[in-house]
Amino acid sequence: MSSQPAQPEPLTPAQQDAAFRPSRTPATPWDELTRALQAAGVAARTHGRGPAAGVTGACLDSRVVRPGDLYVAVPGARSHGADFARAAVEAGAAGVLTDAEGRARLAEQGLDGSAVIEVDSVRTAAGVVAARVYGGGQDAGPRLIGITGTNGKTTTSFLAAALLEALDRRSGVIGTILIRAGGREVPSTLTTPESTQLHALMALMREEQVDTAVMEVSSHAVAYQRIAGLRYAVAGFTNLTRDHLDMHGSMEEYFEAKAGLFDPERTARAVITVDGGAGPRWGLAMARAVRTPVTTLALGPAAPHPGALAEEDPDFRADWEIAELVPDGLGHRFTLRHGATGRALRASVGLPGRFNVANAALAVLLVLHAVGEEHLDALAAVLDVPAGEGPLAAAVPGRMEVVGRAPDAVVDFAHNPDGMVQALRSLADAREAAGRSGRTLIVFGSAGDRDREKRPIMGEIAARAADVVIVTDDTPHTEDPAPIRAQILEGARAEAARLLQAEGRTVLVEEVADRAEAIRRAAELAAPQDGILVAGRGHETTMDYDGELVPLDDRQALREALAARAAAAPPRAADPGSGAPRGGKVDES
Ligand SMILES: CC(=O)N[C@H]1[C@@H](OP(=O)(O)OP(=O)(O)OC[C@H]2O[C@@H](n3ccc(=O)[nH]c3=O)[C@H](O)[C@@H]2O)O[C@H](CO)[C@@H](O)[C@@H]1O[C@H](C)C(=O)N[C@@H](C)C(=O)N[C@H](CCC(=O)O)C(=O)O
Ligand SMILES: Nc1ncnc2c1ncn2[C@@H]1O[C@H](COP(=O)(O)OP(=O)(O)OP(=O)(O)O)[C@@H](O)[C@H]1O
Repeated sequence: MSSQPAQPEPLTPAQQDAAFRPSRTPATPWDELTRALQAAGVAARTHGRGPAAGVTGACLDSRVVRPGDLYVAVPGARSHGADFARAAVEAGAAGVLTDAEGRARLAEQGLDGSAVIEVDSVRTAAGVVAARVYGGGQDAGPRLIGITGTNGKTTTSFLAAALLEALDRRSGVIGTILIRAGGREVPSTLTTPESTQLHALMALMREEQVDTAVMEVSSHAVAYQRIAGLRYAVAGFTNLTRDHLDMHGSMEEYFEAKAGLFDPERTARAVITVDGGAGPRWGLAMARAVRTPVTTLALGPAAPHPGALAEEDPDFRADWEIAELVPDGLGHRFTLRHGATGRALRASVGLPGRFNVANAALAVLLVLHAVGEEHLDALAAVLDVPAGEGPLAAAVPGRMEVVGRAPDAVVDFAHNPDGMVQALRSLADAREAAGRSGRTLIVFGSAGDRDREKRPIMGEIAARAADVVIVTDDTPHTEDPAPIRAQILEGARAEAARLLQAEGRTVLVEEVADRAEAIRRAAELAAPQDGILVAGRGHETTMDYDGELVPLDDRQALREALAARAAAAPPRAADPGSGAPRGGKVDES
């Protein structure tokens, strides 16, 4: 397994937890915690003598406990947090929040004298208690924007934060790539952190005088109650397509998990994209299911399936609709129109792909509702700037990130079927608009310990849209990577065979286990007029091979491969036949 030079070590859980905490947390008296639970309608029973000094923090992991913390012992999929209570107490935990089973486990370890708050649902109670410990409350601030959906959360959140800054609002970001609280920034480990960490972060953001924070909300976060005790001024929905079925079981359950964000108790206003993803089915269902006030967004010419909304429901009129869409450089210029007033917002987004117009439009509406509709003119003014300028020109790390031209080389985080369809189509559209006519090469794999059924589907999508498909490793976690590649290859080869039969089109399918090697292979095979997409890992910089973290940044690997290619051979003239594979394990189907 080849790798790049060592990069900065990822933060340890303790370092990351420390980075989330405010500089000072006043002690909360023990009794106040049960009072907060009662006020939130959560039944709680206390045992043992509460700590005289009160509680000065809260956490869900024994390994990051600080003296004075409340240790929140949740029943997990693999173990019960109470099994680690001794380590938590030894680290200085002031008390334990757990359920009846947790309390029994404490007794088994001789910890029955500890101060315990017992509840039925530990995760729900954790959010309420953490809000109290860290001084949060309904209106404590910062103002919160939530974003959920299968794809587009990170991009939308970066664009929304850039818009807030353009409006002179100090912004915070919580998501897959990083956590930013005003001037402080740390890389993320989860998309949405645990509730105890989120409430600590809210306190940190108040210290940093953050006005509005933009938060990605994964379906895991809703299902695991990580967002308990938070209230969103506005929350947005991008789309729902196949992913995470390992956790949710069915699309209906996945939908319900996402819909949980839009509970009126939790979110004051919803902005729902009705026709993103695979079509209007789930977006319309979301707009209809939501019980909090809703603003709807229809994507018009930027929809992945233009016209599908009118077919699905001819009478449906969205509150806002994308009215015009014009390619502009690699990105687009667009107009967002309000149906009731006719008010039009003109904007330009720099990222390639029509789906990034959808993300940008959602970001605009989320920011509008967060800052207040009375600021519409100010928002219109920061949006209406020449192409390549303004807040929506911002690049997002590893999201349709262009790392080379001739061949066009793009790194994208697409790691589920719809993400791949969108990324491949965007690359093709942008290249067509720029008059580039070569082949498309794709390098990708699929992460281990995650939804297995999507693997052959992704193989099939790649073979349908690309001319050269190089299947490699994604981060395997604890799975053997070879069968993962085999499952993807099965889909790719079947589709390649079908295409040869039906259309006489040849797709090269190749397997290169080592990802850096696979990227070099693509650079070697590509002609200058071709386009390369390296999909699935985006901004990520390490791959987890059963606990061994191997450094690999796709963007750096692709840049280096292109540089090596340029150094090895003078640029080749446009030649449709060039780039034929030289050696290697290749299927010509
Ligand atoms: C599948 C999943 O989400 N699992 C989450 C779940 O783990 P679990 O139920 O298996 O917990 P467990 O290992 O049984 O441990 C039980 C408890 O003991 C604690 N513990 C454990 C060991 C120890 O030494 N000390 C200790 O205190 C754990 O912190 C936990 O609170 O509860 C843990 C603690 O609350 C989470 O950290 C863990 O997230 C893991 C790390 C994870 O990888 N989650 C991913 C899948 C995730 O949430 N992803 C979404 C984004 C998905 C996407 O859109 O792509 C995200 O929001 O990041
Ligand atoms: N609105 C969209 N519709 C469909 N695909 C999209 C959309 N936005 C982004 N994508 C694709 O999905 C990939 C991930 O985008 P992004 O990181 O913004 O989404 P995400 O929801 O944060 O994903 P994750 O939760 O997995 O981190 C992109 O690299 C792109 O290929």
